[in-house]
Amino acid sequence: MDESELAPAVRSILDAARARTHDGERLSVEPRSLTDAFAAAEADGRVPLIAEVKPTSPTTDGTREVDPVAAAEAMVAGGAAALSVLTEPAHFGGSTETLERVREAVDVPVLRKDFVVREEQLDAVEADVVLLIARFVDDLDGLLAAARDRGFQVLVETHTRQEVARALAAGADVVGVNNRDLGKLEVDLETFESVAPEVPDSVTTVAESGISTRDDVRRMRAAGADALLVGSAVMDDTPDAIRENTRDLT
Ligand SMILES: O=P(O)(O)OC[C@@H](O)[C@@H](O)c1c[nH]c2ccccc12
Repeated sequence: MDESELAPAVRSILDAARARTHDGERLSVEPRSLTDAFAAAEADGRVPLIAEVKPTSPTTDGTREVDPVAAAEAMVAGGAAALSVLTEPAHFGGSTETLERVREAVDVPVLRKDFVVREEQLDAVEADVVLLIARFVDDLDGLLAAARDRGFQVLVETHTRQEVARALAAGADVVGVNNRDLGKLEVDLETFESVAPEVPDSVTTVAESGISTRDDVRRMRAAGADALLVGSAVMDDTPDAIRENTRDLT
């Protein structure tokens, strides 16, 4: 990995992630199926959406004060097929406790959004899906296998064609393409359009970041997205607003 090209905020996130240790028991999870949840949404005429409980981020001003569980329930009420919960504490206002509370409160699959770089970090909290960011994981095969051994489904996040090739070689069956460049922190929806054609039809593709309007949704779907991951555009200050934002995009 060429780390010289990372934005300072990302550099700091990665340093914190590497320093985080966990010495709990090895988990064994019984996951709610992500692909079944996407299929159920499609069958119901909704765009499969992973809505993200995202209190703040390095590219957002301020922190949303809405209760994360109320936010999560509003996303499901608005038609989200699955949820994503940030568990990164230092830069995104996330926590493993929040994820536990959200997963207890809803029936849909819940993705753990964090910067997992070592096997033991997988045991910090139960979730249905874990994110592995190709750019930050050197031994993708090993960490993917370790996650699956625990029962997790895995969303492998990519940003370039080379990373898609690595994800596929490692056996990923759900591949995300992040429209946000972690070097500059800029979003360009063209990223998904140029990278997604590398992913075979048998693999589920998720368009991530920067999707904020129905036109963006249509654009990502036209480019082959099986599902979308949306945070900022659904987050709001009240559960009612979050429900309506979610409904609008699904
Ligand atoms: O708020 P947005 O632009 O809708 O983005 C959501 C999600 O894609 C973004 O939060 C994200 C994508 N990959 C990540 C990795 C870690 C933390 C966060 C992310």
